[in-house]
Amino acid sequence: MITMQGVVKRYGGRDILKEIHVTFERGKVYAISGPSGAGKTTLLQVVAGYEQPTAGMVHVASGLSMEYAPQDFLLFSNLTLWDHLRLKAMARRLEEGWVARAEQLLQCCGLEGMEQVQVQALSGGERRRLQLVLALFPRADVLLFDEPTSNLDDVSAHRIWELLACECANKTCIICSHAPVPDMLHPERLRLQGGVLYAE
Ligand SMILES: Nc1ncnc2c1ncn2[C@@H]1O[C@H](COP(=O)(O)OP(=O)(O)OP(=O)(O)O)[C@@H](O)[C@H]1O
Repeated sequence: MITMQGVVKRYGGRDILKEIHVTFERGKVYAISGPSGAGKTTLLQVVAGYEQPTAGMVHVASGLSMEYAPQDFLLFSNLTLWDHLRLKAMARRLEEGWVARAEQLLQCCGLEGMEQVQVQALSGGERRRLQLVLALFPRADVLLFDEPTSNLDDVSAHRIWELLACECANKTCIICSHAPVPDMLHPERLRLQGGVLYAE
């Protein structure tokens, strides 16, 4: 469970997040929409601990593991897909079964057979899918996705939503997306506007 208590985030004298109070519960998917620049990425970064709140606090239940798939690609252009998976497996100290898990996720995301391709040779959509695989791969308790289907065509986006519907079960999942999060994920819909988070 994650609780934001009176979280304010100020950039350049402007309150991007204004006293956000919300609890993200285990086993639930939250879909956060809102206009461009509303602060959706900022909210995820504060939850992930990448940014500190200006005021208020974020409480993450102890022992919860978390993965964050950011909107911008955090990938190494001269490393292959498999290099990325291997590095992630090492960083997260995953046990031996990680190879089968990685292959299964690559297949689900239509990246099978591309294991030895360098990131610089991937399209935007392929990079997006690799980033999702890297976030899903360690089976974290909390999953944060920023625009998971940007750069994807409708068919690829549908496959990703199906995968997330399956992978997000029994986890806490927060998805910021301009594209509507489909009902199959049974999301609780929230809207961030004017620095305030509303239930939709
Ligand atoms: N590190 C930063 N320094 C200064 N201002 C920032 C910083 N990060 C974000 N901002 C500002 O905060 C506001 C919210 O940005 P954010 O990226 O969180 O919005 P968003 O809702 O995710 O937008 P989009 O839908 O376009 O991705 C923007 O006006 C942005 O310029």
